[in-house]
Amino acid sequence: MSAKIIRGLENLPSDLGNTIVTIGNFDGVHCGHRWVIDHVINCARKLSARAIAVTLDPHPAKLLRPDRGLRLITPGDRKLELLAETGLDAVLVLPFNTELANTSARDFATNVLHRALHAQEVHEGENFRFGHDAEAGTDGLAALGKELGFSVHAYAPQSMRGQAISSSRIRTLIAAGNLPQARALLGREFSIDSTPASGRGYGTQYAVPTINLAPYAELLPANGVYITKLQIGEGTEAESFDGVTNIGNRPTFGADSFAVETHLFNFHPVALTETTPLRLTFKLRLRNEIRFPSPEALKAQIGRDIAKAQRYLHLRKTLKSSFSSVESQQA
Ligand SMILES: Cc1cc2nc3c(=O)[nH]c(=O)nc-3n(C[C@H](O)[C@H](O)[C@H](O)COP(=O)(O)O)c2cc1C
Ligand SMILES: Nc1ncnc2c1ncn2[C@@H]1O[C@H](COP(=O)(O)OP(=O)(O)OP(=O)(O)O)[C@@H](O)[C@H]1O
Repeated sequence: MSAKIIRGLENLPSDLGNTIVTIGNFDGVHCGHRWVIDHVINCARKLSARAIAVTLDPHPAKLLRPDRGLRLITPGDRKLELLAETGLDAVLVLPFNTELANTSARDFATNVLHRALHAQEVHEGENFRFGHDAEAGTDGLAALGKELGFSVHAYAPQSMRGQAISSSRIRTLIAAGNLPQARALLGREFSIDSTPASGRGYGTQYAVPTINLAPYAELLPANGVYITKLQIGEGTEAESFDGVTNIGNRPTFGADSFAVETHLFNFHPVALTETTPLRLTFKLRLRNEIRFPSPEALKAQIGRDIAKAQRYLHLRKTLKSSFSSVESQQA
């Protein structure tokens, strides 16, 4: 069952009971986050308590360090959707404003963890910090827990293939176009949610027909050409198409004009409006964006991109089906 999303302390149910809690930004809902969340869920089941994640909206860096221009792996709603699918009982979203930013570690522990959530246990990674100016870590939290009646479980940082799993590391990998490594740390392929935007019509005229995405303000892979999958629509109505996507300024056609545009394979007409939900999943980077001497040269290169993408997708399908047949023979 999917977790209940509760916005603001005032909306907590009065019959909440005791809770096992983890607090964090959870940008990306990556394997490290899910490691901590799985422990929270297991402990909650043993103690017949509710398993709860507390997260902040917007991400504190957006308010405290706007000059850093943080771009999120999972913008607000997508993060909540992923947290809701983990098996938690509830996700409490606290509005991150100057009042919360100025709250001391003691007041947060007293008012949020103890009084509002009746926390029995709080689970965090060892590098967790909280309170005004990130004043306290897990030791400070444990000292407050002793007074207030909750215990603290602090986990060593989880790593994968020798790489620390953290939201910032994953952002760096995605921004560099290294999608296979980002996928390993995220535990799923990187995707973005958007809606359609209209193109200039050059694609159909000179290169290949494409679907353009509406301007997207959060994290994108580096400019270049990628093998992708585009899901059009949601739920039982959704349809998915493999394809190739260009992220960039399309220098072949003159003045820079940034776009994310996808050419779909095996396309058949689908009804698209300005609000149709699109989810674009990035699989592999193929090349840099190039300024070609002519639209014909660009078109020839896109033909080679398509052929390469189709070979890759075919190979992946073949490998997947031979793995699953070996697995079913061994079962
Ligand atoms: C797979 C793919 C690769 C592309 N590669 C380049 C490129 O290297 N250089 C470039 O100038 N434009 C590239 N484009 C963008 C085309 O120029 C673009 O499709 C065209 O400008 C259409 O614009 P419109 O959607 O506004 O009509 C690529 C497009 C696709 C779908
Ligand atoms: N690799 C990990 N191993 C164990 N715990 C982790 C790991 N990554 C995050 N956590 C813990 O999950 C909780 C939520 O993490 P949060 O999103 O705030 O930080 P983060 O993923 O380390 O991000 P950043 O890289 O931006 O610091 C915190 O308790 C954090 O310590």
